[in-house]
Amino acid sequence: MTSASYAAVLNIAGLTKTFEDRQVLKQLDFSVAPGEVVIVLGTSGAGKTTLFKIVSGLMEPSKGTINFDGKNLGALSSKDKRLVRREMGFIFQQFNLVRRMSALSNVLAGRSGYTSTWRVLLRRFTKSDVELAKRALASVGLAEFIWRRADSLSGGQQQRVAIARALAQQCRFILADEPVASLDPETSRAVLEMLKSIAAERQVGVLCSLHQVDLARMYGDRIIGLKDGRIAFDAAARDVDEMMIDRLYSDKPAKGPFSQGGKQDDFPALVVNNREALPA
Ligand SMILES: Nc1ncnc2c1ncn2[C@@H]1O[C@H](COP(=O)(O)OP(=O)(O)OP(=O)(O)O)[C@@H](O)[C@H]1O
Repeated sequence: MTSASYAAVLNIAGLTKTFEDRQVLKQLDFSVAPGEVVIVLGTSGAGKTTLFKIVSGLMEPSKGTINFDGKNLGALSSKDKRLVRREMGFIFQQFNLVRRMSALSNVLAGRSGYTSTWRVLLRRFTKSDVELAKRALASVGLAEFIWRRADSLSGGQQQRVAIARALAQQCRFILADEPVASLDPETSRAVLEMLKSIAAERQVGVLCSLHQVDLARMYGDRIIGLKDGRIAFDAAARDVDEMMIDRLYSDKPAKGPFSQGGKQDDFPALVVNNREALPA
């Protein structure tokens, strides 16, 4: 499957970010299809957080385009951008819940993009929104915890509240920035399992950064290796071999994309989204 052969929910083209005179993201091109889990791997400083901040709208790119459902975000008014972004769910390492509020209220916050401001301010959500939020909590196994304050839940439960919030939002895409960084191995697998089934069952596209290669292989449909701000490889998870991983995490600077077997510039079968070879 190539980037052109499916209707992507997210399409990134020529994305570049420069801080002062330093390029930290260099001409990134990739897509995420509905139902697909794409994992971003890379060393610390490779540019993952910068990429996620740009996709989430917290930061503007220096160059390039982000298309969401065929709409170029850079060409939209702030109001239209907000409308588009309410279809994106966000799951972060630090759970980003309101600690003093109940699980239910946190999930209802996911409905705020669809609710009038006065209802949000007064926390007067409609009955159907409350039902939707309860169903979302039940679907992540937290039906008994809806009234519990977020800060009294375990890390794994809090992350499930964040997933329920994305579900209640009825999002078409989830951006998950190191969602399991602070969880134990078993809970990490449970959270990623949940994200994978949501992607498949609801045809939600997921872009997720991880530091654990084994989890990336287990739960990713595709893996993007980011090195020094470039895409080093973009391949089906089953095609990512040890050599590619070793090179991704080695100290050697990235010169260009590399593929299975670690041979540089021998990549077309695996790099499904890079439109051009990167400069050496
Ligand atoms: N606001 C900024 N101003 C200048 N440089 C920045 C800024 N934000 C990030 N950088 C630099 O951009 C590069 C990429 O940082 P980023 O945080 O995206 O990496 P990362 O892959 O997310 O790392 P980690 O896995 O440690 O979170 C780093 O060299 C960082 O120092």
